[in-house]
Amino acid sequence: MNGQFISFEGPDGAGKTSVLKAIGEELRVKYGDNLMLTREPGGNKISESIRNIILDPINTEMDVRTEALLYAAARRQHLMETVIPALKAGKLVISDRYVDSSVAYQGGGREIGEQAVWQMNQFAIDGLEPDLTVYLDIESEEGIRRIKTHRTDEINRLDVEALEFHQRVRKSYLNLLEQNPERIKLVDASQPLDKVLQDVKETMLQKYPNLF
Ligand SMILES: Nc1ncnc2c1ncn2[C@@H]1O[C@H](COP(=O)(O)OP(=O)(O)OP(=O)(O)O)[C@@H](O)[C@H]1O
Ligand SMILES: Cc1cn([C@H]2C[C@H](O)[C@@H](COP(=O)(O)O)O2)c(=O)[nH]c1=O
Repeated sequence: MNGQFISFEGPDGAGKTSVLKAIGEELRVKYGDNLMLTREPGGNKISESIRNIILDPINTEMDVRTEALLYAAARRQHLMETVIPALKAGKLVISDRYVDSSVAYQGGGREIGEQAVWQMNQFAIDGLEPDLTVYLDIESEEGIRRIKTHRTDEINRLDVEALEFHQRVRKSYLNLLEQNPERIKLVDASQPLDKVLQDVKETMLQKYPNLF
């Protein structure tokens, strides 16, 4: 495939949405329709429908493996319908979350096991990993504080989990970082947004010197 595939990862409240909005606006000027900004779970009609089921706070009965399987199903549809066609067309694809989220949230946070969730997701991703993953790192307490104090849009079923859940998610992300130092690059997301943006751009430029 000719295109480049970049994912953004991080605990809730790390600032992915804010960073991707700014980076996306800048890249759009250069790439136009050759930039695809997308997200997981979601990115197309079927995957957005699955997203609504997973994240709806009303679905308190959802089993943790059901949750993991639904994320993987949304991911498969996202790949086949959205990501792979764009990569084949030579586009720059930037996804807000990908398979590392499942390893961290379901593997670590829900305690299904990082390896078990990674294995189960191979059926969905068939070996397709991002070329670069930008991991926005934030202490769990600060991520939760940001969501509770600033955010006015959706508070989802995972946002309201206990502090210990978010701490396990972050620990799993840090494990992934240690295991994949070539692919995953950490940016300190506790800094002011301008500095986070600067560090994210530098990280992306290290991999793709002509990206911006
Ligand atoms: N560097 C920053 N410093 C202070 N506040 C920030 C920073 N980045 C984002 N915020 C604020 O924190 C809140 C959460 O940010 P944002 O929605 O971008 O995070 P997110 O990682 O996309 O969260 P989620 O994964 O839960 O959707 C927002 O209100 C945003 O304005
Ligand atoms: C892909 C994916 C996501 N999650 C969680 C992480 C967040 O709490 C929500 C998505 O909301 P966002 O505001 O779009 O970040 O879903 C998960 O638990 N597992 C996954 O695979």
